[in-house]
Amino acid sequence: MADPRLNRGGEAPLLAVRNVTLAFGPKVIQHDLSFDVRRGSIFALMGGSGCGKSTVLKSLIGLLRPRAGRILVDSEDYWAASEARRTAIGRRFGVLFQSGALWSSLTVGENVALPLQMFTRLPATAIRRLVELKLALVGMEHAIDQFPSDISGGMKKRAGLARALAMDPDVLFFDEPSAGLDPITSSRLDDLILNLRDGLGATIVIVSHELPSLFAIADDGIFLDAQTRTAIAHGAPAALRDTCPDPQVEAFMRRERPEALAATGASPKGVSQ
Ligand SMILES: Nc1ncnc2c1ncn2[C@@H]1O[C@H](COP(=O)(O)OP(=O)(O)OP(=O)(O)O)[C@@H](O)[C@H]1O
Repeated sequence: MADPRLNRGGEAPLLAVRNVTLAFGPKVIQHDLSFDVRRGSIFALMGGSGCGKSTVLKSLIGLLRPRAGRILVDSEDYWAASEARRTAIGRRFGVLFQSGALWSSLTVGENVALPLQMFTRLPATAIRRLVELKLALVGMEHAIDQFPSDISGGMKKRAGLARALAMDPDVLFFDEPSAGLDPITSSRLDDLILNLRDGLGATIVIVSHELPSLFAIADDGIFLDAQTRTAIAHGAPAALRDTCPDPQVEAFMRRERPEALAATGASPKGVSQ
C-alpha cells in the first residue's frame, strides 16, 4: 500500500527524503526519516530541543551526508551525484541562518552581492541593480550602504533573506528565522515569508520553535522525536495541534508544562518549554 506520508499532492515533490539516517560518529541523531516537501509548500521541521531539526536541515542543504538513505532533489539523488552536480543543485538553494550570518566588514549591499560575484559573471552595474531589487523585495533598499552593526536584528534577518534570494533559489531554508525578534517584527517576517512563497513561488523549509509563526505560515511538516530518534508525526502544524493523538506532539503544540504532560503519562523529554 502507498505510504500516505509521501506524494500526497500527486505531483513529484521538490525534495524527497527516503529512509534517511543521520549520525555523528556512533551517535545516531535521526533514523528512517521519509518525507516529501511539495513544490510551493512551507514545510516545518518541528520537535523539542536537541531532537535533530538543524541536523536534518544540514543534510538537506548539503552540509551533512546521511549515514543511510537518499535525498532526492527533483528526483535526482543529491548525495549520489558528483561534487560538481551537487554544487549545481546547491545553487538552487537559498539559506537564511539563525543570525542572518552577515559579514560584519561588508555593507548590506556588499553582503547581498557576494553570491552574485561568486557564482555569476555579471558586470558590477548589473549586480548593483540586482542587489537593489533583492533588497527592495524585503523592504531594505534604504539600507544598502549600511553596515550590519548599524541595523536592528530584524533588519539583519531581512538582509540575510535578501542574500538568500540573490540567486533566485527554487527552495529557501530558514533556521529559526524569528529567533531573537520581538512579536511584531516576527509577524512581519512571517508576512514576508508568505509573500515570497505566494509571489515568487518559492518552496520553503523552516526550522522554528515559534508556534504562532508555524501556525500562521507552515502548511506541512514533520515532528521529530528525540527519544525514538525518528519522525512521529507528519502534517501542518495547526492540523497536528488540533488532531494529532500523540501526547508528545500535543504537548509541544499546546506548550503544556511538564506537570501537565506527566498527567498524560507521557515523558516530557525532548519537549522544549
Ligand atoms: N557536529 C556535531 N557533532 C556531534 N553531535 C552533534 C553535532 N551537531 C549536533 N549534534 C548533536 O545532535 C543532536 C541534535 O542537534 P540539533 O542541533 O540538530 O537539534 P535541534 O533539534 O536543532 O536542537 P535545537 O532546537 O536546540 O536547536 C544534539 O544532541 C546535538 O548535541
